[in-house]
Amino acid sequence: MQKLYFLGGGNMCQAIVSGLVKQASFDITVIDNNADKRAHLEQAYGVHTGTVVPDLQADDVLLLAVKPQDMAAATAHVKSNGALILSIAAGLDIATLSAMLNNPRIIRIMPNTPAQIGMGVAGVFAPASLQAADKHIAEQIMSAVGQVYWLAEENRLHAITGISGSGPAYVFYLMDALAQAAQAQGFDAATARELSLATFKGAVALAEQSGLPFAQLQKNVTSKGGTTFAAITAFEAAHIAADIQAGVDACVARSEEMQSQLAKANHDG
Ligand SMILES: NC(=O)C1=CN([C@@H]2O[C@H](COP(=O)(O)OP(=O)(O)OC[C@H]3O[C@@H](n4cnc5c(N)ncnc54)[C@H](O)[C@@H]3O)[C@@H](O)[C@H]2O)C=CC1
Ligand SMILES: O=C(O)[C@@H]1CCC=N1
Repeated sequence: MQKLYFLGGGNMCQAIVSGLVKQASFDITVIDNNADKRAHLEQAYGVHTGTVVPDLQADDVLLLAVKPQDMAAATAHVKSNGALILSIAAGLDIATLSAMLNNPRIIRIMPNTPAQIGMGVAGVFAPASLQAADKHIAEQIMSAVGQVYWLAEENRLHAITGISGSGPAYVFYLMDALAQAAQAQGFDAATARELSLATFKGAVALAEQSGLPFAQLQKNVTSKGGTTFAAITAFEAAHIAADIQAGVDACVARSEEMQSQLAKANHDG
């Protein structure tokens, strides 16, 4: 069975491992320097764990899942020996990772946390020099925990980070805002949470099942001069849609900035 090592056993690693162990297609080992994380991973998913990446072989796979700023230290002693490298780290480009690992066989992935429940979205980019078999491995791993979107250029990873990578946080932000508004209307905290959750859940399912454009679905709730109309008018006056666009733009810009900073730090350092 093909050996798959994760470097970093935190949130995203656990999300991916939880889906992948159901497939039984890889022999999985998670490397993490935190003993509690290792114990949890062994117990919850039955994977091997360790503290050091062993010297790899060309048909092994290493998935990098430490924080971007920890990557240089975490990979300092890794001997990848031409193994396939998959990286989910935000803001670390292939040129920088390739120099760190002395290995150009790298695929970048931008996943998101709903991978924890098999409903993730992952943007994936592989350089043209990589074999179809390598791309197939990335596809196999990420499709175990959600949908996979192949990107034609590496710099499109910034855009996918701004939409689906960070996107779950925007949705939770809106859910929290609706729950807070419910509390302001006198509902207790538990009921406010339930009302917000059920409203989001119903709206998402309706959008999915009807296949209608989001704007049409919104219009279907909005009677001219009625109650929803009052809310939407207030949202428009507050430029909420433009603010969401500004948030996405800030996220994309930060991804670009992080990438330049990390490339420079790793080049200089
Ligand atoms: N959380 C998210 O929504 C997303 C995260 N990412 C990327 O995924 C990566 C991991 O993020 P999370 O899982 O959220 O972080 P996390 O902090 O939950 O996990 C990182 C793990 O790395 C371990 N670690 C740190 N230094 C180490 C070393 N030298 N050797 C071995 N283990 C070491 C830590 O103990 C920790 O368990 C990051 O690069 C991030 O940019 C990408 C997309 C979404
Ligand atoms: O906030 C971050 O940097 C990571 C990358 C995408 C989602 N979380």
